[in-house]
Amino acid sequence: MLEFQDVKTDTIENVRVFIRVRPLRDEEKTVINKEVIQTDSNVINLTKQGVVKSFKFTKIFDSDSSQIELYSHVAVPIVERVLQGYNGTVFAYGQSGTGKTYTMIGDVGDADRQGIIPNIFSHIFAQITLADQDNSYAVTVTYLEIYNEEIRDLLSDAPDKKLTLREKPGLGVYITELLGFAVDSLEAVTEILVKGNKRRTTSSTKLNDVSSRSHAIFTVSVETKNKLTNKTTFGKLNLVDLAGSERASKSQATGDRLREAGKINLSLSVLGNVISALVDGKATHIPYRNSKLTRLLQDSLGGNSLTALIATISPRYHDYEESVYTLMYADRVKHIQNHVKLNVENNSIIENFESKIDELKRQLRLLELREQREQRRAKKKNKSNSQREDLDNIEKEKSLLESKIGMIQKKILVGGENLVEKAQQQLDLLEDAAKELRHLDSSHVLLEEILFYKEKEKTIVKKEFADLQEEDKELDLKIDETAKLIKKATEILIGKEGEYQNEICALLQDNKNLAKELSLVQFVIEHSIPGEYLRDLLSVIVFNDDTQEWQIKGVAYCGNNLRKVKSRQANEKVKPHTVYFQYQKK
Ligand SMILES: Nc1ncnc2c1ncn2[C@@H]1O[C@H](COP(=O)(O)OP(=O)(O)OP(=O)(O)O)[C@@H](O)[C@H]1O
Repeated sequence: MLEFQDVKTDTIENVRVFIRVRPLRDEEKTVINKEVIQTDSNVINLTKQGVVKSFKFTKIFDSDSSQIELYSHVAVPIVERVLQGYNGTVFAYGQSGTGKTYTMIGDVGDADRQGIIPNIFSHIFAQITLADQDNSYAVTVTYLEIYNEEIRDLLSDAPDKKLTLREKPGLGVYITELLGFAVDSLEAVTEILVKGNKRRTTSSTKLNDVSSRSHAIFTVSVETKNKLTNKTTFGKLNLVDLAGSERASKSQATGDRLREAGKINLSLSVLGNVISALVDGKATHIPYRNSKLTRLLQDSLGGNSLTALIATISPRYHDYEESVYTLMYADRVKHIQNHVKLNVENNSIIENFESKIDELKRQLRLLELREQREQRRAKKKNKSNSQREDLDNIEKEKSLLESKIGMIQKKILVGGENLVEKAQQQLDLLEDAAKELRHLDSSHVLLEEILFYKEKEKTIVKKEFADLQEEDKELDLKIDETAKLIKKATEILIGKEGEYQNEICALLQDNKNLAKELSLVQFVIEHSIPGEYLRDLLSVIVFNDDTQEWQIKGVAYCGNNLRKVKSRQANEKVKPHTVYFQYQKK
């Protein structure tokens, strides 16, 4: 048994997005093609004129990737869960001619080149072969296309009939008269697939010789019933090959082809609007009802389904713009979250088959009783012609009933039954791929862990850097303010210095004048007062601190005192005795 991830209970899961780059076609190899795409395991870079656009997805498949490698990574985890009773969806989206149909269907019957849908049956039948005998399975398929907003059943004998889409509370969206086929072998599936593919609407365009002009939805339902627990689960897997987007300038379409391309682009943009609304946290309404495709795939986008998108791109320089557009579209899808729940079946196909078998067996027993009675009667008498005819008819009815019972019994697949001699080879390939995947997964887990811690470190360093930057900013501001203050102070200082300089000059000048006056007074005294008179005079001269003037002792009424009084009472008449008494007190 293949070992993949454990069964999980109800979970929220993001849509996983994968990119596949198709190889250059032979005719394209003759044209010089500048390298625009560089890939590693989950990063893709597109470079044009030195500008690099970088995108990260779950995984990138380069042009050397094999169908089985892609199947192992994209489909195996989903198919395993579908077998356990969950819903799944795989979409292929991309520019016309980039390999959507090759990826989803490929060359049916060629083990290396067949795509996801044929590989799914090898996988499912191999798992049933390996399962316990207590499990019974019913695998049914439907195949439809949506062309110009009309639904057609690709497996019906009247494929042109337009089918109607209905919705019932509790049942959801469904299509009236869509045929479901129970399949029990790889041959039966291959036949169905080839028949449906032939009926798909295709035409030859500049971008693709066999271009699908419709959206195709192949649905596989797997019901599992365990006889011991009596538990029935039901998993449904939608495989969607979307019509290719194209620009009229590239496809050079005209007339009907141009109108057709317009409708394809329109329905892809409705799908784009649903995606945008789902990833825009604020949207209150998801426009599922705007197209049949989005109504049918409501569960696959934002609902109960494990979903993967494979976006296909061309490696040509010439297709650079379309490739960037596809990657941007895919980049939005990876943010969609689905709510995945286990389906518990209440309208069991297996039980339906079983009760039909019981009914047919009852009819068979009644026929056998009738046959015995007729034979007894015939023994008593010779057989009449009409008796012979009756017995022949009973025999025919019996074998019809037996073959009906056999046919229905074949539809119930029992665990351990060898359904897959041919699938064995495919299973071996899957086993190898699974081993590789497990190995890659463990290295991946380790790398993720390292990445997680590195990211954590980065966040801390980033925060520290931001704090330092903030501090740096604050310091810069302070430095600026201080520089301004210093500049202002320097200007004031220079101004003051000038002022002081002027004052010093004035004082020096005053000093000089006073020294000159003093030397004049000394000169006058020396030449007009004899030395002994001068000494006598000096002995009676005193300095009055109050008036800050020199005075001669004993002279009560002389020039100095008079001047002082005058200066105090400029308008008063001088009274000599007051001055005298004042002087005496001192
Ligand atoms: N990965 C691949 N390996 C080999 N051949 C490929 C690959 N991808 C595409 N091709 C080839 O390229 C051609 C176009 O591919 P395909 O028809 O699958 O494109 P498409 O995207 O479905 O186009 P459209 O939207 O027009 O239907 C086919 O001949 C197909 O075999």
